[in-house]
Amino acid sequence: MTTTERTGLVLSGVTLRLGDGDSVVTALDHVDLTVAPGELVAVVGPSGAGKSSLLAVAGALTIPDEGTVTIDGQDIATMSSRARAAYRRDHIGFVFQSGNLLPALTALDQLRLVGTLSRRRADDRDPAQLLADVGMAHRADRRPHQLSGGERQRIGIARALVGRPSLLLVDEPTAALDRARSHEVVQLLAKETKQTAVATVMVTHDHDVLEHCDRVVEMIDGRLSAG
Ligand SMILES: Nc1ncnc2c1ncn2[C@@H]1O[C@H](COP(=O)(O)OP(=O)(O)OP(=O)(O)O)[C@@H](O)[C@H]1O
Repeated sequence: MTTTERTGLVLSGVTLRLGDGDSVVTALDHVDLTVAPGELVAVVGPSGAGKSSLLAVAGALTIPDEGTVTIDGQDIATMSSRARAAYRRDHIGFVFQSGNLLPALTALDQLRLVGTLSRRRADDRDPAQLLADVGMAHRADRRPHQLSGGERQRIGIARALVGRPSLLLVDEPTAALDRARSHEVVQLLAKETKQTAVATVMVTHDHDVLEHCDRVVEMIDGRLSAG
């Protein structure tokens, strides 16, 4: 699929219940959310509001009890679990709070490993060029413990982008960073989102960085509203 054929992420009437018996929690309550290709949407909200659940459902890690989740028109709930895992690997990028890099690998090898693990595709981004695109070419040979928090996060973002995903899911990317580094990392996310026409959802508690986002939505008690 070329980037011009993408339609982004559409959650429609998504309800997710967690737990069982008397302790069932409605983590997501009839959530509707559309994120267009090239759009960076921030999700804010108090602890326990359902933000992680939203990422899990959008990332095809959890199937909702009700509603549909489509990425570029493909309904991920109707896929077999094997097809869903392959879809996740090939079309969805994840960025975590602290980068989640492998301690033994250099920055460049973190990116190369993605091409080895997933069936390498001809249109994968070149690891060395991608490292340069995120401003980390000069750190290519360093291992995670030789990098700053912001540098690790840049490499985590680059790693998520190797396979040109349709959807990028980002969980608290600035939690471990100072103010200046936080702005730089979210500006990088905004730039890559535009340039690669990926639909990006970023969960954050950091209201400072919302200015770099196209849209902010707020989650409260499993419900979503314009922030
Ligand atoms: N496995 C589970 N079983 C039962 N309830 C759960 C489970 N996981 C999460 N919950 C509940 O679902 C609700 C939503 O949780 P979720 O982790 O999505 O919130 P969150 O907004 O990401 O919170 P935080 O900002 O603290 O990470 C909460 O009430 C939580 O206690």
